[in-house]
Amino acid sequence: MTLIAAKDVVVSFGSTPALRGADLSASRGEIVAIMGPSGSGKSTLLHSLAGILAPDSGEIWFDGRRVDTMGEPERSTLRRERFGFVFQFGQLVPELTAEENVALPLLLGGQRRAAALRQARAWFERLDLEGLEQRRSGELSGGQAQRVALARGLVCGPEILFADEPTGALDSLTGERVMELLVASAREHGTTVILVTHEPRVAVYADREVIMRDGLVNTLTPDRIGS
Ligand SMILES: Nc1ncnc2c1ncn2[C@@H]1O[C@H](COP(=O)(O)OP(=O)(O)OP(=O)(O)O)[C@@H](O)[C@H]1O
Repeated sequence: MTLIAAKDVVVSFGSTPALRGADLSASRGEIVAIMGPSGSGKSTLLHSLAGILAPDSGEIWFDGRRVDTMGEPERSTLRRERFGFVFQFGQLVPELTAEENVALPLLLGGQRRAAALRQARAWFERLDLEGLEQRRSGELSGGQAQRVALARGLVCGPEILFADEPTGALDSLTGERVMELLVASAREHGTTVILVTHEPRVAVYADREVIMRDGLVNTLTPDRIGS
């Protein structure tokens, strides 16, 4: 069953076309990698699907509801309650400890501090982060910080995780470990993952790859289009 879909989505930034009629859908529990050259529209499509950006035209659907016609408060609730995010440079809040960073989406959702921190701590073992709960982001390695960011993306039990170059700032071995943990957590919880990546070795973790070119999604595999 389709959980999320973009239909004929058009987005321009001033006179720059970013999406020129992009289509993409993903089923519940499916891991989809969006690949393609720099500037082809990958992040713009991800932001449109996630309700961060309202397209100029076209439709975004999530779980049977139109997202692009919702008001910002409703989209914001959707993002907070049902979506998770992880970006290239983790973007942890430097003033907070690792466990506070993970607990942040729960605290923003109105959970009490003690319960939120308890729930956050459970992720440290799952993601090989035991002992790092009290560190601040400046005291973590890139791979550790990105696993903390992943825990923060997953702590609310999202139905979809949007991951924009989640391993882009990591060396290949560390990146593979992050991807293994991301995929294992997604599989365990039946989470759909929309993954933007430049790297074929990251895309192999997905169930399906799509290639973007010039603001359009080409659903043929790289082998079939000979690149
Ligand atoms: N905020 C913005 N303002 C102006 N132009 C933008 C903005 N965001 C994206 N663009 C332009 O839209 C097009 C698509 O950008 P997008 O970031 O979606 O591509 P991408 O495939 O994710 O690229 P990369 O792999 O380099 O991150 C590009 O031409 C880009 O310059």
